[in-house]
Parts: sequence; structure tokens; C-alpha cells
Amino acid sequence: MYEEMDSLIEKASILIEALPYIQKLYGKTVVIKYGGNAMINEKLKNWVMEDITLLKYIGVNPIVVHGGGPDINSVLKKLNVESQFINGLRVTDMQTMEVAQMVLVGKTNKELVSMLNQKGGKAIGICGIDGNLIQARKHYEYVNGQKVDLGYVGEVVSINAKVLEMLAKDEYIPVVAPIGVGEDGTSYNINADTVAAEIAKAIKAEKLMFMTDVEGLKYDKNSKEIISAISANEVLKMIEEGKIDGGMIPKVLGCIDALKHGVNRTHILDGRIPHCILLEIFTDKGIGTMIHL
Ligand SMILES: Nc1ncnc2c1ncn2[C@@H]1O[C@H](COP(=O)(O)OP(=O)(O)O)[C@@H](O)[C@H]1O
Ligand SMILES: CC(=O)N[C@@H](CCC(=O)OP(=O)(O)O)C(=O)O
Repeated sequence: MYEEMDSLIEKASILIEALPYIQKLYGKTVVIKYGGNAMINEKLKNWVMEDITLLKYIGVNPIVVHGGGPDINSVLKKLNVESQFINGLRVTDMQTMEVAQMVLVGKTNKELVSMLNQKGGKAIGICGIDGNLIQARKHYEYVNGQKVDLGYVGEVVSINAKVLEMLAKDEYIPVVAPIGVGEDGTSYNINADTVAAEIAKAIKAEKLMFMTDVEGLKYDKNSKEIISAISANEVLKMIEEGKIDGGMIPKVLGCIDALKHGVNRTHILDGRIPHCILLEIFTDKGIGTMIHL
């Protein structure tokens, strides 16, 4: 009897530990980027969807921006199309653009929306074309000072924040696929990390969280030690020294850009840890890496 009571009291004290964090975040917006490499199995995705639904029910406004690089790769493979990446961006010809849009909007987005709804959340899936959410233009990348044409890869011109604010106010959880739209209606494939940071900036989110497939930012890719907190200047120095590369670059640059535009907290988290969102937000210690100014 007493043992049972002890365990119930322990449960209550865990909830109480979360109280100051719930109070701080109540009514605020948290942008969560869920990357393709952290969507490795259904169980994991379920935990993530539970965390996001719980946030909404306790009065926080989550906005989900998802990737889906591995999903796009597997469909392209079936079509015998090989992708080339330049500075982490997929060179996107017309056929690849069609596949990226079909997969991100039609498959990945709807799977996440359906899972959130199963958990009791009211999720609405949109991409940047819907309500002109992500206005974009063609992006050129520079490699060794040379301008490189990546096809239909886009960069964000502006975010129509009203679409997201309207949904969040009406109890919905927006789930955004990273496809943008040009002035002439052309679709653009945009890196999902960049979209998440631009959305966080546009809506002045309280927090921006990148969920990926490593424990956090490390002193270099092969190191075991996770950096628990680091300043923007130190991150820029690490990039210069070649200690951060590939898919981690748009995440850390997105954090810095967001911080400089009014987002209060930015984090890089291991999306493979069960309930990583709750662990970061509602525990004293937090997890992963926090980047600050
Ligand atoms: N300094 C670093 N610390 C941690 N990871 C790094 C670092 N530099 C590069 N990376 C790489 O960044 C990857 C995460 O980016 P990416 O694969 O694009 O993830 P996602 O699909 O979640 O967007 C890690 O798997 C890791 O290999
Ligand atoms: C231009 C560009 O590279 N777009 C990405 C969009 C998806 C994405 O960013 O997915 P992850 O977050 O899973 O990497 C792509 O085509 O893979």
C-alpha cells in the first residue's frame, strides 16, 4: 500500500518539476524541426508525436517543420535517379522537384499529420504553397567563389506568418513541408532546417528545436563529447575550422540567425531518444546542445 503511494507521489513530483517550465512556455510558440534521419522507426515517431500533442494540451503552441531527405532518396532510387548534393543541398532538376514535392507533401507530411491526429492532436498539414506560406526564389550556391546553379532549390523570401498564427490560435498544430513558391507559381525545394529557422524568426518563436540523429553538437563529428551550451561566435569559429560540416551547418546557422532575430532559445537534440522534446523542455538538466548569443 505504502509502496504504491510512494510511486504515486514520485509521479506527482515529476509533474511538479515541470510546473515552472510550463508557466514560462504557456501561450508561447515552439518551432520543432523533425529531420528525416531522426524518423527512423514508427515507435520513435510515435513518441515524438505524443510529446508534440502534450505540448499543445498544456497551452504551448508547437509548429512542426519536417524534413524527409531519406524518403525522397528512396523514391528516387526506385526511379533510378541519383541525387547530387552540393554543400548539403540536393541538386534539384524538374523530375527531382516533382518527386520531392510528391514525397514531402503527399507522404511524409500526411503520415505525421495522421499520427498527431491519432494521438488526439488537431494537426493540419501544409506546405509553403498553401496560403503563400513560404514565398521563395531560386537559390544559387557558391563553391570556391564560383556561382553554382542547383536547379529548383529555393531560398526563403518571406513567411506569411498569418497562416500559422491563425491555425495555432484555432487549436491546430501546423505541420509544414519545406516546399516554397515563387512569384510566378514555381515550386522550390528548400532545406527544411532553413525553413524552420525562417518560420521561428517570422513568428518570433520562444524556442527553436532541431531534432536530428546525433546526441547534439560535438567538438567534431567523430568526438563522443556533446557540447551542452555554446555561443554563436564559438560555433562560427568551429565552422571556420572545419569542425562542423554537412547537414549540421544549416542547423547551427539557423539557430544563430533565429537568435539574432528575437528567438529566445535554440537547441539541437537527439531525436532518437524517447520523449526527447519533453526531456529538453521540462527537466532541470535538459538534453542536447543549446546555442546562445
Ligand atoms: N560537429 C558536429 N557535431 C555533430 N554532428 C555533426 C557535426 N558536424 C557534422 N555533423 C553531422 O550532421 C549530421 C546531422 O545532419 P543531417 O544528417 O542533415 O540530419 P537531419 O536529417 O536530421 O537534418 C550528423 O549525423 C553528423 O554526421
Ligand atoms: C534543397 C534540399 O536539399 N532540400 C531537402 C528537403 C528535405 C530536407 O531538408 O530533409 P531533411 O531535414 O531530412 O534533410 C532535400 O531535398 O532533401
